[in-house]
Amino acid sequence: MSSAAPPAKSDSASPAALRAATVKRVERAIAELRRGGQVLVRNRERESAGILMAAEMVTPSSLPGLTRAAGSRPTLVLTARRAAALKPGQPISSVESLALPAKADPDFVRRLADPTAGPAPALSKAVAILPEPEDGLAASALALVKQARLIPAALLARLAHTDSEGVAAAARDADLVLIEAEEIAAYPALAAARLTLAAEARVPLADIEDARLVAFRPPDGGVEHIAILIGQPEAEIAAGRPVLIRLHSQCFTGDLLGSLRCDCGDQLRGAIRAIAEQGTGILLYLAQEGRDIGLVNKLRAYQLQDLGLDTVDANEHLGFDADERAFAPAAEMLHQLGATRVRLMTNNPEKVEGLSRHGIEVAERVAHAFPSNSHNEAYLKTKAKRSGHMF
Ligand SMILES: Nc1nc2c(ncn2[C@@H]2O[C@H](COP(=O)(O)OP(=O)(O)OP(=O)(O)O)[C@@H](O)[C@H]2O)c(=O)[nH]1
Ligand SMILES: [Zn+2]
Repeated sequence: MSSAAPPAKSDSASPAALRAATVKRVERAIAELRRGGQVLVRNRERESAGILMAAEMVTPSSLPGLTRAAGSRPTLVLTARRAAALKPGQPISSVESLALPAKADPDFVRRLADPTAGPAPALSKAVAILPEPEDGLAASALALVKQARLIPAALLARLAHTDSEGVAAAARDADLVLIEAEEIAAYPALAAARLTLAAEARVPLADIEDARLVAFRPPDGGVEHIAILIGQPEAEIAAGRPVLIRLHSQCFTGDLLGSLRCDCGDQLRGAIRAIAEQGTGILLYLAQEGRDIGLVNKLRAYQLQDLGLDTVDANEHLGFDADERAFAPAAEMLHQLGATRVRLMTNNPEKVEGLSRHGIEVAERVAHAFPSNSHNEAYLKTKAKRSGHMF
């Protein structure tokens, strides 16, 4: 992997080229983190820089390696959610950094970061929450690790020399991707805006033969989002009528395996049937597994739920928000399909608001609930009680 530093912003580079370069660099950084590598992050505005790696990927050699590359000992950066789980009842800010004792090994780090890795070490003088430096690096590190769909916890070692030469030398010496804090912040919106229509095909379904699949490819090498077009939504759009749609977030366990832990399988097939009955509509099958924490983290959340947490607390103990989904990709697909006025099948008020924020007019919410079973009853109750779902 090249260690090329971001080019200085010249007047000759077009905004589109700069956006493409940003997406490329963030994708490289994500790939590095997912394979256990290190990334150099710089905040030009605050003249700070540090080297980070994902806490869940730490190995015996990477801890001293990080210290060597940065010239300082790493701290463990956690989300406020995770810090609150480690230290209930304490006031916490948005991001927390923990000092690590010199003897900290990978298992010690992982148990602080991941509640499914074993009992967390108690916070003490040696493992204390540190006053957060105003350099913005911890928040950038967490945002990047989250984009990599890893447990949102990072080891971050700050550089002593943060002038351009010092940063360039650190990147060169350790062969690191160098990424700017502003690029990490800009990435989610840029990535959603650059969905490209990759392929389209007629796919007759058991419940409706007149169906077409359109695949939208994200620029980050991630899984494509799929629009399932039933009947002729184009005719509805041309006639100025709102299109019946469903936003369905991918659920490997529910959609494919028929898991009884959730209602996703029923909702998926039920939505296709409902659209088929009405004759026309669109189902967006969104690659946002586990409310966008990813399948691996969803399995961790299930493990915590088996120990007594509900679906909201389980996400938060892992360090995530209860729902990490963004609505920009769904809205972008609808814009590209021309369906900007919709009747939305959902029980989730957040989906109505999320689409509206991105310029989609939700003319009507259509309820979309199915009977519960003994395995998903508590899950559905929690959605109603804590996430505002209207059942
Ligand atoms: N993190 C997490 N995700 C879950 C859990 N159970 C189901 N999911 C995910 O939740 C998502 C459900 O998505 P949807 O059915 O589209 O959305 P919703 O918020 O329930 O809203 P509705 O439109 O009313 O169905 C899927 O991505 C599932 O994988 C859980 O316990 N934890
Ligand atoms: Zn599900």
